[in-house]
Amino acid sequence: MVNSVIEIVGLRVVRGGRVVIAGLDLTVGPGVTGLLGPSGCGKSTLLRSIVGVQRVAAGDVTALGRPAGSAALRDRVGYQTQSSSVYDDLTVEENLRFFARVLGRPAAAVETAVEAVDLVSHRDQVVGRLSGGQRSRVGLAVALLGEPELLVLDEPTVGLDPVLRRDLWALFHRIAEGGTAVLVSSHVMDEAERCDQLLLMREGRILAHDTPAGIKERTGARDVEAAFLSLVQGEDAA
Ligand SMILES: Nc1ncnc2c1ncn2[C@@H]1O[C@H](COP(=O)(O)OP(=O)(O)OP(=O)(O)O)[C@@H](O)[C@H]1O
Repeated sequence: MVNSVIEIVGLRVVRGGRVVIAGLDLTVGPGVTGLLGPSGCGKSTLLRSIVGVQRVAAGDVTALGRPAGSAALRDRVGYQTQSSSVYDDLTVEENLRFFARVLGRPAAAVETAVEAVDLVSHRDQVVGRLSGGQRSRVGLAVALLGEPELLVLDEPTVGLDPVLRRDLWALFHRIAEGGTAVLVSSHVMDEAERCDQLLLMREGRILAHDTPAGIKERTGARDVEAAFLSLVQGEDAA
């Protein structure tokens, strides 16, 4: 059992000639970790570096003890982006069968993934006619097909109503209880309360890494949003 799931030392990323991440160090453990910060602060860039699809200028990124993006991690790390490509004209099951074949997974993996995201009763429905939350869960099921030990989700709740967001977070916790570490990004601060560990990000840096309770206690704030603002103010004043 690996205790630190992700290890990052001295990560530097330049995109479009701009330094987006300048020397970031981070260790992420098991459970549900939330990566929160305002739009454009570098969340997607950090997640892309962790799954090994981002060109990095410097630093070491290790996932499950291996260099990010190495072939040995292909089945062990699941990744869902904001624009996850599932086929609208195929049913839930047809989509999953297709991706299972691409990934070389047995048919039984489709069954497990459909059950994990609670879409059994919608398996024969065409994806284009599903609700936003259900569609997001199909993307999640694709990411789960490889039975990953680490699941990286880039803003999976964006555009969903509060009830669907709550249901999805409950699902992330069920997945984590099954032993998969889950790293989820969001720019909605009220989702922070639902994480085991929180990473608060600003302008390519990690402002705080703690439990939601720890972050609130440290800043004396009532909620994580106020804690974030207090940390930003403290930084700007320094
Ligand atoms: N393809 C790209 N080429 C050049 N710069 C980019 C590219 N994608 C993102 N950037 C820049 O990198 C910075 C970080 O973007 P990133 O997408 O990582 O932020 P984010 O925190 O995920 O934002 P959001 O919450 O809006 O998705 C931004 O300033 C953005 O303009």
